Amino acid sequence: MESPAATNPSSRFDVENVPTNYTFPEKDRPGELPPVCHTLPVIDLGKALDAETVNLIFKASQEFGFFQVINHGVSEKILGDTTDVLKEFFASPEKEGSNSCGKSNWVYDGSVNFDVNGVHLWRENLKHPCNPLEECMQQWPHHPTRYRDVVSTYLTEVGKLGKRILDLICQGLGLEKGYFDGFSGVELLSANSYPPCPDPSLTLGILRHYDPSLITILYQGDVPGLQIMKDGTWITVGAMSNAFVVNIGNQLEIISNGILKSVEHRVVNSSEARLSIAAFINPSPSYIVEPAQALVTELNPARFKPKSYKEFVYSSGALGTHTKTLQRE
Ligand SMILES: O=C(O)CCC(=O)C(=O)O
Ligand SMILES: [Fe+2]
Repeated sequence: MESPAATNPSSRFDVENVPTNYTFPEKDRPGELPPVCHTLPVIDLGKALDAETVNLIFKASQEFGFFQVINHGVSEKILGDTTDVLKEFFASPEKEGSNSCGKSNWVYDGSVNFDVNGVHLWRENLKHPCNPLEECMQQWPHHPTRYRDVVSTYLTEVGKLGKRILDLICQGLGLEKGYFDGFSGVELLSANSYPPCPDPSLTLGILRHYDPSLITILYQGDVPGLQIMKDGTWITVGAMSNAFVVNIGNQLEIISNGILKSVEHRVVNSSEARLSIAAFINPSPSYIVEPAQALVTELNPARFKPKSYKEFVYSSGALGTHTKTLQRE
């Protein structure tokens, strides 16, 4: 007879001890988790967005590559509905297989697919493209039935927030007004479900990586797990249920000619279930990403060669084996 884990993918996480094929070698495992970092800037977008806000965002993007925003304009109701609908998605058997009918653009990966040198990650993941929204959403999951309505509302609001943040970054870099206007939509959604883990010192939710985006806007609710690399050590980002975590991706590092940093990060597990929703704001596939002319000077010559975004995604392998489904042509 088949084990429950073979028939229900989520039940493989329903164990008292971490199985050996989820246990990372000593050199890679997180061990004792560092305390939450209190110096990562939390920026209030509810007040007048003046030179001080521009400066705070600019400094945080240079120093950490990350910051958090509060009073961001995305309502608690939208955050709550989106969290609920994604939890329902991950709890439902429909997540398995229903994207194999050919009319879908979404990819679900149970941890069985995340085989890193023989060790699995402690997470499940859903990804789908989001731009153009009206067109893409016709092919998103249709279980739960309100998935498309709820998630499209969320992405519209997060897209507006992204535009405001890019405007502030544009000012900080001293680029001409509207420099980022061409890419203010969310291109890709990646939702992660990290089941409760019996021993988070042994496992990883996501391996260390850089985001291939311009910026990423992450909602992580109130369970911490995101760690960023700072001066050679991992620091844990505090979890605030009313905040978004924003980080600079590889494309903005290139456009800023290295002035802003795309910083390495990873996810550790928790004894509590954790859900995170990453919205990637990316250039369009044919956009040639290169340092902005205004930021190339004799003292700071171009540090990166021009490359189309599509070429970057394919050559970096950032979207793995699912690139064709997830990346617009
Ligand atoms: O789950 C998280 O906190 C981070 C997710 C992440 O880094 C990603 O999706 O690129
Ligand atoms: Fe990431």
